[in-house]
Amino acid sequence: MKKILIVGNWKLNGNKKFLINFINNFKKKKKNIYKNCNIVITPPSLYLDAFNYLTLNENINLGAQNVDVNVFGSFTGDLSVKMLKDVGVKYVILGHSERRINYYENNFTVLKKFILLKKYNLIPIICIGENYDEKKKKLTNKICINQIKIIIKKLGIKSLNNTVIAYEPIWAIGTGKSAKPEYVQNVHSKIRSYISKYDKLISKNIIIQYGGSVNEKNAKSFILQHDIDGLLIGNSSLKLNSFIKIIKEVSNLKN
Ligand SMILES: O=C(CO)COP(=O)(O)O
Repeated sequence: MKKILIVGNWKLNGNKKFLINFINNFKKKKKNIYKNCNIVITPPSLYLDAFNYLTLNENINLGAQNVDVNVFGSFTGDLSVKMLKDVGVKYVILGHSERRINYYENNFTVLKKFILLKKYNLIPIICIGENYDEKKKKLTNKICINQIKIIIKKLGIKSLNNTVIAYEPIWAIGTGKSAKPEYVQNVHSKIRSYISKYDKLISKNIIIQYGGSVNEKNAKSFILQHDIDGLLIGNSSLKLNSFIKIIKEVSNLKN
């Protein structure tokens, strides 16, 4: 039985006080919300260590928003996979559209980082998705498949074991205009059937999440779709009450 994967991506938000309040209140309110959910938070990297320390005995996983392609050396400002592992990180977001757009990351950068995560047994969350123009031109499926194809071609399908795919249409991120659940379902099923051409079991087991303006009102409608196995949540993960509500709403839907 696959657990529903709920990831809260804090992006460049929060501070020490926010972190402590969030975790303390989470501990108080979390009762019974885990049943069928796997919960991950990706705070800004500066706070990873503190987050890990404050949640040591909690059923909450730590994720990073990014990793460098180098493991050590003269790379001022970067963070390596070994450092992330050292502070308890289990998941790492790769190729988020904000990194692709603002830092010119491409599918090849994602591939290099993916290789490192696999080597160090961290779980990649590969973000894929089209922009508004591409959507209008009906290029969504092609764009999404291309974003994972490079990994399958270079490393083989088995590399997708213990990997998460997050479909985040760029036009839906932070806009308050989420994609329609049926639209997302259609994209997810195309991704799954592409993977199934290589390996049926991996295609069945791989977690494909949706992200883009998910909130407590629409979360359930996504998880009710057959091929949506989780949610990658930005803004609503910063509001603890909303985040908890989302988890409660969806946690029993796929039993
Ligand atoms: O980019 C996202 C998560 O990685 C989605 O952000 P929002 O939920 O704020 O739209």
